[in-house]
Amino acid sequence: MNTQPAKAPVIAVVGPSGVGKDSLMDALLERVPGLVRQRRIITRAPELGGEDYDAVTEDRFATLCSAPGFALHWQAHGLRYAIPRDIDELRNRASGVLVNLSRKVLLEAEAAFGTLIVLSVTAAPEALAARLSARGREDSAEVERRLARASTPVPAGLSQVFDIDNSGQLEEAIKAAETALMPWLQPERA
Ligand SMILES: Nc1ncnc2c1ncn2[C@@H]1O[C@H](COP(=O)(O)OP(=O)(O)O)[C@@H](O)[C@H]1O
Ligand SMILES: O=P(O)(O)OC[C@H]1O[C@H](OP(=O)(O)OP(=O)(O)O)[C@H](O)[C@@H]1O
Repeated sequence: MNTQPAKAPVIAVVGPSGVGKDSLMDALLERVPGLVRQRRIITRAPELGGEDYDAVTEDRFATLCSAPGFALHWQAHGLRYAIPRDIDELRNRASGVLVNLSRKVLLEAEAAFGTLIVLSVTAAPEALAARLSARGREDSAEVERRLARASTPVPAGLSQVFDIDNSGQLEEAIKAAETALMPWLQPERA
């Protein structure tokens, strides 16, 4: 008989650029005991701020990707992103592991992680445009490119997807996410 405790769920927060994924994850980390966030490896310059990420060069990314490999990796916005295999350690000691993923790797993520809960964050197009411009991390051409792919759908066939509307106040989106996650988070892991 397998007596190993179940690993904590991986909670993928997905949606278009500027929709509020990082803001929502920061709030959930403050409010929900036992939640942790998986740092990503990104080929983005280190000084650009926003989320806490592990900035690497293209060469370093390729080396890490070949051995021992990543749990998950993808390409978007001219950058490469990866989730390291040490996400497993977080899953053993947390009640849930938040991670920012591309919508296009969600089926692969569910196959890799088993228990995957998807928080699919949406907002009105005009809100996205205003927020991306105000954030100021990307130039206007890159903002246009990101807006053009805003309506990419979440793939069909995932087990657990919750739609979180962040068109209005962030507080409303935080409450909706907390409600969606409540049944999944085991207090004894916190
Ligand atoms: N509900 C909201 N109302 C107004 N501004 C928001 C809201 N949610 C997030 N923002 C702001 O929008 C910008 C983009 O949010 P961010 O969390 O970085 O999005 P993402 O990680 O999805 O790109 C940030 O400046 C953030 O403070
Ligand atoms: O395939 P998609 O679902 O469109 O996602 C593509 C990428 O966009 C986001 O990147 P990033 O976090 O760098 O940008 P953001 O904070 O502006 O969303 C997300 O985390 C993915 O890495």
